[in-house]
Amino acid sequence: MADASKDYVGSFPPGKKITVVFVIGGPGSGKGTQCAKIVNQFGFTHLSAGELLREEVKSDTEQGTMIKNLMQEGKLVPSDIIVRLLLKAMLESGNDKFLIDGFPRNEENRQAYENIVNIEPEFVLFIDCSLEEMERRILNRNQGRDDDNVTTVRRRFGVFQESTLPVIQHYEKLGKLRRVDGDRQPDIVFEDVKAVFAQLNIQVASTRKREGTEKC
Ligand SMILES: Nc1ncnc2c1ncn2[C@@H]1O[C@H](COP(=O)(O)OP(=O)(O)OP(=O)(O)O)[C@@H](O)[C@H]1O
Ligand SMILES: Nc1ccn([C@@H]2O[C@H](COP(=O)(O)O)[C@@H](O)[C@H]2O)c(=O)n1
Ligand SMILES: [Mg+2]
Repeated sequence: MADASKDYVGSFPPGKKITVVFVIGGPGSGKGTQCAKIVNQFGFTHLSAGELLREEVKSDTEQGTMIKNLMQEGKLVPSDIIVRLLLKAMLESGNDKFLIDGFPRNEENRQAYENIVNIEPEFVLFIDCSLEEMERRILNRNQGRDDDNVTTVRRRFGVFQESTLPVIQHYEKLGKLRRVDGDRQPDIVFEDVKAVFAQLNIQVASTRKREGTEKC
């Protein structure tokens, strides 16, 4: 008989304030690049759904092989797998502010997150970038990713348009979407991203550090 408890990952203490921001955009739109800048300035923990899956592939298990095959084909991995990996990483981080990059990718992701994690995102940052620019960036990325080839990239674009755009529209209807133009240079894009995060009223990490030094 299957042991249902093996799927239990844990949960945050009741009443603890947890801040979650989803970062979505097409493949190569600059999600990882902007998340690194946000972490530097605002003290979030960055969790990339794609990175967590790539780590899982290294585990050399049956599940790892299944994930590897889906990713190579540019397809989405079953939502309960990715949501449990995200929740585990959130709990292990010890932080209370999370950037969840590359998630939710479809309606099934969104519902699994609601069922398993159920922490409402403060907002959803959408990095909006043209397909031509995203393809150019991915094919020049050179990070050795198995899915950075022209065939898989075009499949990933198809998944983005068919499955992720409806999720983006869902958050737009709720008034939760914050769109930035991702076609520009990274530092210019980040000016707009910073303005969005300023609404959260989280003190900028570098300012905090400077103030600390001045007091010494
Ligand atoms: N605004 C930008 N202008 C030009 N190049 C960029 C910009 N943002 C990121 N890049 C470059 O484009 C490539 C893709 O960026 P990044 O990895 O951040 O995208 P991503 O959205 O996380 O992609 P994926 O969904 O495939 O993980 C990287 O080589 C990165 O250095
Ligand atoms: N919610 C997600 C996120 C990612 N995947 C799979 O990983 C691939 C790479 O994702 P990146 O965000 O790093 O581009 C993606 O093409 C999917 O195969 C997923 O299944 N679900
Ligand atoms: Mg990325």
